[in-house]
Amino acid sequence: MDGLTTEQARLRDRAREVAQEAAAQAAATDRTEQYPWPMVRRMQEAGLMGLTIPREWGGPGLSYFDAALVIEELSAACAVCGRIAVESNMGALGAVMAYGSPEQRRLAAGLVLGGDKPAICITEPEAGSAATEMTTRAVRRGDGWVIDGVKHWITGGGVSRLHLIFARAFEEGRDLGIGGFLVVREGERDPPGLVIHRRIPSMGLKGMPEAEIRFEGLVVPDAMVLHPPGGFARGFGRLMDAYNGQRVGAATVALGIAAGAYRQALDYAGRRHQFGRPIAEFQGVGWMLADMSIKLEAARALIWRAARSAGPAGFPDRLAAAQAKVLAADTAIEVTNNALQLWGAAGYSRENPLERMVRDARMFAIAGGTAQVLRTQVAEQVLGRKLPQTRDGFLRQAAAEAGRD
Ligand SMILES: CC(C)(COP(=O)(O)OP(=O)(O)OC[C@H]1O[C@@H](n2cnc3c(N)ncnc32)[C@H](O)[C@@H]1OP(=O)(O)O)[C@@H](O)C(=O)NCCC(=O)NCCSC(=O)CCS(=O)O
Ligand SMILES: Cc1cc2nc3c(=O)[nH]c(=O)nc-3n(C[C@H](O)[C@H](O)[C@H](O)COP(=O)(O)OP(=O)(O)OC[C@H]3O[C@@H](n4cnc5c(N)ncnc54)[C@H](O)[C@@H]3O)c2cc1C
Repeated sequence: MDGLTTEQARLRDRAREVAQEAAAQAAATDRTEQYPWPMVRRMQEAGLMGLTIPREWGGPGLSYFDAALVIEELSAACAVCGRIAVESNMGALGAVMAYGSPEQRRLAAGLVLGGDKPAICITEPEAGSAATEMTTRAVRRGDGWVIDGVKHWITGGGVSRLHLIFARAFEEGRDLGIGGFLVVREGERDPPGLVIHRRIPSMGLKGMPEAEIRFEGLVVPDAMVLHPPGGFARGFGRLMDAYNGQRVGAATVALGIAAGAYRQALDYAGRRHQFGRPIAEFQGVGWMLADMSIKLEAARALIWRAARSAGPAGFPDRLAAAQAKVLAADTAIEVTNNALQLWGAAGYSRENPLERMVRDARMFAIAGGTAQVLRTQVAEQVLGRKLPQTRDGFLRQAAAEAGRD
């Protein structure tokens, strides 16, 4: 019924095996707030890092859909492991594989297959949803670029080696547009000019560091600049094409957490007795479980559609990715909360996994494009018109439309 090929079913089984080990350490990862290096090694051994890396560069050349199957299984057990699987298959890695030189692809493939989860550096303190308002600058100097600026909420800051930095490029004072610049931390050593300034304490997914990173005269040679079609002038859009892959990945982590919480709720409803009966016999409980199952299937269907929309060398469709992420993020919040509700006080206890799942699920309506911003993106696509969010942009468009009447 799920339409998987034999290879895909095997891949999912392999991910399920690793997920059992991931489940065993998820509470400790949350409690200690330590990046789960032993799980990274396990995922690496099982061939779950760099699934989307083409064979030419040493990977198995699998699809975004295949990666999504793995991400859901890992996330149901340990959401931090799921996020590692996202960034070792999508996002920055996808951008390098699509737009990088052979040397850049070889470098990224080697790092990821060696256990690295690349970091993508877009958000700034004053440019969150309004990402194109970023002020991090890459200024042309000699055969390279000098980057100055601040990024925050950078997932993996302090553990990731490969960094894809979005910055506005300037040459002789001219604003060329937004580009992607690659920088590598060697082991624990930060290159001069890249400062992991601080770790940002977060509500959930605590084994994954979120960091503020400062660039202070960071030198990036030309050989480490990505070259999407259309150059810097179209750079942001093309980098976002790649980022649509990560939106599908983030949606899949949300789905996985929700699916894990649902399984916990189903199990508990069968074994918890009140009024002399399993609580599963109460209609109020049954309907909650029914709604959870319906929403999970709907979110999974949108995610699979979005993941499958990527052609062999392409990225998931922008509309499908945004639709899937909006539904999966909302579903994760609702399903994890209702699963906790069905566990009663036991769900609220830190001795059981549901309170962690509720906290872990919360980020997906914020990161990777908020629920509101993505709804606007969906509206733009279904209406077939730009919906400028700045006052100036809106007024310019209104004036242009009035002029046409
Ligand atoms: C896109 C926004 C930042 C809104 O900014 P603007 O109004 O200035 O931009 P637009 O004119 O809408 O777009 C500029 C340019 O980019 C193209 N574009 C935009 N989005 C996409 C997309 N999803 N896919 C493909 N192309 C895209 C757009 O067509 C324009 O192209 P042209 O110039 O016409 O060629 C804002 O809507 C937005 O997306 N904000 C969210 C920012 C975000 O997602 N940040 C994520 C940071 S990383 C992260 O959170 C990781 C978390 S995780 O673990 O995954
Ligand atoms: C756990 C986590 C991991 C992250 N990882 C990364 C990462 O690896 N790399 C990276 O670059 N960034 C990362 N981010 C940052 C993330 O992408 C931003 O938080 C997100 O884009 C929103 O920006 P903001 O937090 O500044 O919120 P703001 O943009 O300030 O938004 C505040 C509120 O206003 C609403 N809002 C803003 N604009 C509009 C609008 N036009 N219409 C309607 N509502 C609007 C938003 O929906 C939100 O509710 C991460 C964030 C989190 C929480």
